[in-house]
Amino acid sequence: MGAHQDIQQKVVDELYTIFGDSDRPVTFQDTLQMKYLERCIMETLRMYPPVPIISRQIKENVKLASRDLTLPIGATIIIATFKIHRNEDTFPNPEVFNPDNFLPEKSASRHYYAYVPFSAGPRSCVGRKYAMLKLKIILSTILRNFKINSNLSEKDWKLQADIILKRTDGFKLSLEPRKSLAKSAA
Ligand code: HEM
Repeated sequence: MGAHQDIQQKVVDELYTIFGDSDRPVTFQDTLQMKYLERCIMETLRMYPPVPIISRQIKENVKLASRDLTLPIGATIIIATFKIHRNEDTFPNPEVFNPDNFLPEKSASRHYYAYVPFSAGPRSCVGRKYAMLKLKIILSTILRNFKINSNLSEKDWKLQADIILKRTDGFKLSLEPRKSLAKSAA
């Protein structure tokens, strides 16, 4: 949000349509209306998946549907979420932060496994819905009260993929109190 002020402004506009100038706490019903903020969160999880790789040891031979190749029993395979999410066949201009990648019509035409920040299948993340809900509550509360500023652009970020993807340079942000959401909304 700090690196994309135009996008932050769109989130603030959406929050104003939901909350007006009220400082009431956020409700579950409110979170259902945060469509643009949800797209921003999904786009963040696309470009910066907190779990950048998933590995599995294969318990039986697996014949790939995509080509004439069989993965042998016992092999360890790596699913590189970070790379899958930056495949330009599925996400045009993959290096550009674009929440509209998750407009319903765009998501509908994409392969089911082209976007897997929470993994997929029976061992996928059990906290997915809770995480999305919590992120909406936390981010909307911060953005209703503060403008997020950053002097760095995305290309300056230094990423490191351990078990969790992180920024080695930390999060260099400043928060500027908003006097009112009404004055902040465009
Ligand atoms: C943005 C936040 C989150 C992301 C991106 C995320 C992502 C993932 C991924 C990719 C996996 C599969 C890992 C693997 O198989 O190697 C996973 C598994 C899991 N996650 Fe999350 N997670 C998030 C938040 C949470 C939260 C908030 C909880 C709990 C409240 C949670 C609980 C779990 C559990 C228990 C598993 C293991 C499921 C299993 O093996 O059957 N996650 N998560």
